[in-house]
Amino acid sequence: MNHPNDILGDDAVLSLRGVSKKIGGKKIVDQLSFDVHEGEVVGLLGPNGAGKTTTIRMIAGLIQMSEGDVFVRGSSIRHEWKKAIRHIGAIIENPEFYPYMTGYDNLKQYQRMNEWISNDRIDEVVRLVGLEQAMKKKVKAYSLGMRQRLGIAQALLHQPSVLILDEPTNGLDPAGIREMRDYLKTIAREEGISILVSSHLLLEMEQLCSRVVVIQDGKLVTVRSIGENNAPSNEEKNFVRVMFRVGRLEEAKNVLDSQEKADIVQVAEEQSELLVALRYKDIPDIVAALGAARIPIYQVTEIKQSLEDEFLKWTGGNRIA
Ligand SMILES: Nc1ncnc2c1ncn2[C@@H]1O[C@H](COP(=O)(O)OP(=O)(O)OP(=O)(O)O)[C@@H](O)[C@H]1O
Repeated sequence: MNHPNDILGDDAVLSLRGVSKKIGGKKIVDQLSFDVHEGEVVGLLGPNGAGKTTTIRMIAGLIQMSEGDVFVRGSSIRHEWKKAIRHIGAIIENPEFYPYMTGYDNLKQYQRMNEWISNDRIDEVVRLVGLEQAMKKKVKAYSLGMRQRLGIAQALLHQPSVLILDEPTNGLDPAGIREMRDYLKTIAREEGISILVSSHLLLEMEQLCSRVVVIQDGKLVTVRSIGENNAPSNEEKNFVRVMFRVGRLEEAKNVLDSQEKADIVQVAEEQSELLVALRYKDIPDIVAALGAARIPIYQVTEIKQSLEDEFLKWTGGNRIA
């Protein structure tokens, strides 16, 4: 393995390099490599059984890797565990609290084991997760969402560089999911912390993350920026899908059929629309060919594939949202 400084991007807070986990001869996680950068919220997305929990447990140093390594701020989880792990805050399973103690006393209990954590820091993390009003209540009276947020507060106490959460919205109702999403975004922004969060829900990831790392059967499928779909595909060589709304649909089809550069993907007769796959640079030629045949053109629109369409393609049709 190279020295981490040779392989880490400048601002990579967390880097996985060829991480694998073998159990009973089966590779549950297979050669995973990806980075999480400063202040980013990254989603680890995959269908049930894809290997998300196993990956997260390896990152947090809870189980050993079979191959590869994880670097946190350049320190190896394998070789410099203590140094690496202090940059990580994690909630892997449901966080355990003393139910008959108040939220505040639970955090004070944690502080007793980590004496350098200040009272001010406790107040700060409580504010970050919006539990100021609930601090004097016993944890047994907390909702699941409040317990999760108390868990996040505790994980933030030691000012980690990266927060790792395994399916933090599991079991929450829609309002709780939304609340959790808002808190996580605030935490990333205000603490400047990176967040890696796993989920099998694409929609949830699209709303929370700036990038998603998609895995299936333990393997990396793709890494995608959210919002990439909205960027213009103005690279000349790129294939795009363009919807032409035209008059005289049948004639327009014949013109396009005669063009090698364009493939008709779909015809919507009622709307008088043709969905055509072609290269970006060929759009003017196709418009000119339609114009030369005196076909009225009312609209030319690029049609983006949604991330969901893409996800279905990557994972072979396993719908996950
Ligand atoms: N200790 C183990 N022994 C044997 N197989 C295991 C073990 N831990 C996980 N697996 C298997 O490895 C695969 C990946 O499991 P993992 O829990 O990491 O997936 P996941 O993506 O988190 O799924 P889910 O969303 O269902 O929790 C599954 O097929 C699981 O059955």
